[in-house]
Amino acid sequence: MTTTPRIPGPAPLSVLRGLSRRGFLDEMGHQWRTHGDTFAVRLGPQSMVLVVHPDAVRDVHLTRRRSFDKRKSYDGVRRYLTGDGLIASTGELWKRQRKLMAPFFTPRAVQTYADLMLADADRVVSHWRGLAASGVTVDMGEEMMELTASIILRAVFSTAAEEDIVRLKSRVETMIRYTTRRAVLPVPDWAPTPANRRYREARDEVHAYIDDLIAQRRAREAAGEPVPDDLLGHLMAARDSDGGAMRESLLRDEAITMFFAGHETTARTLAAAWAALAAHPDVADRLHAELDAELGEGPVTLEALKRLPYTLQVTKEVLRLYPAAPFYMRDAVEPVEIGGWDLTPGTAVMLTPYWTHRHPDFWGDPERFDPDRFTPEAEATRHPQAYFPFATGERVCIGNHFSLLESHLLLAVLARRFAPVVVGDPPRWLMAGVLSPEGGLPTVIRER
Ligand code: HEM
Repeated sequence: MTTTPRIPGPAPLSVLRGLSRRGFLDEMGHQWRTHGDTFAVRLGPQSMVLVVHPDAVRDVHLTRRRSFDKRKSYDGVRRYLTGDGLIASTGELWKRQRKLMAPFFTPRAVQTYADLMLADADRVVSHWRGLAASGVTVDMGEEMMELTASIILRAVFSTAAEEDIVRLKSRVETMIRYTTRRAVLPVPDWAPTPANRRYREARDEVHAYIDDLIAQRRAREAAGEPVPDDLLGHLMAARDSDGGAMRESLLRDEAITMFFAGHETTARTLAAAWAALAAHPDVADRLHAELDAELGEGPVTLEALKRLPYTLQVTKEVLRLYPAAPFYMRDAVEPVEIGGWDLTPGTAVMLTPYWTHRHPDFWGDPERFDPDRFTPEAEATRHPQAYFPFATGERVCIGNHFSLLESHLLLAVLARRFAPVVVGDPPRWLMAGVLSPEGGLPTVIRER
């Protein structure tokens, strides 16, 4: 036990009961309303401190950031999924990698991916026309996963073959599901279970695919032939200040990290956007009015996006109510005070965009879906850490501009032509690796 015992919090048994009744997300919300902005949750040998107030978010990420790192809480992700990739690496390695990779993710640099995003969006327009004509019900979550997986795979590897995209997506998703499940039920690696076997097969296949791709590119470089101008190409060409390049296994880890961090998150955001638009016809009408007035029959372009501020506001409001990463962790590495409580080294701290984004002191009528919360005037007057769907501080999501551009473009291309109808009751969102609608999102595609 590493947590200072004085921090208020529920008895372990009541949490267990609450978890089975409400699920993790709602149970943490219930405990927040009961115990306040900083509380401790103890479950067996594990304990963590949840912080909800934006001042505490600021302290963990900015003012007292040296007191926190990604240690024990990230062991599973590091070991089973991303290795030394950016999301879970620490210290000098993280610093070097972040510096090497930052130039590829600036607002301007990510614009180089706009064309491939638009090409994939156009493909979905044709596909959805067919779906609209047939009237079949599809799972919007899966529709968006296929779209964002294709985009990120083309951006990272220039992967063009459809069967490669389908295969890689499925294998990496097996790895993600295994890692998520292991966090709750840590079966030993050596146990001859079907899950362990499926994980090892998927991991070996993904590693072999990427290693092979790198080897092919090295051979082309050696032969003086051009290599694709994609993210893997940039990573292979990147040199630090001493002229050092990334070793092969690190290239592979970063490529997997990009796929892991960069497709399901944006897919869930877009799926949540369709659900929110279907449930709020007034917002959908304003969105359609903006798209019709500003685009007419013209194409969606980077230039045109500047004239579509409401479309971006819709995305931001979706990320407020349905942040794809509703929780994430930090580990205290030295004694530190947060939210008025002393934490000892080793304390696991959970940040909760999902609940901070609903804090009634910072958001009026927090459950109401209202994109006007993101006009420039409204954004300027808010506590800067009341909204952090991409985290904040030096470990802010490196893909945030990529993702916002992707959502802005895809929503513009698809919402100008389609008004999907989500079938049945409003979805219940729960934590399943990322924030996900329970039982999927059955949807009928309708042309406007
Ligand atoms: C809606 C979409 C997205 C959301 C909500 C999101 C959210 C986040 C959050 C909350 C973190 C911090 C996690 C932590 O500290 O444990 C993070 C980190 C990260 N994200 Fe994203 N992300 C999104 C899209 C993307 C995309 C498209 C990419 C890549 C192309 C990406 C790559 C990363 C990486 C590499 C990190 C680790 C950064 C570091 O520690 O230096 N993310 N993201």
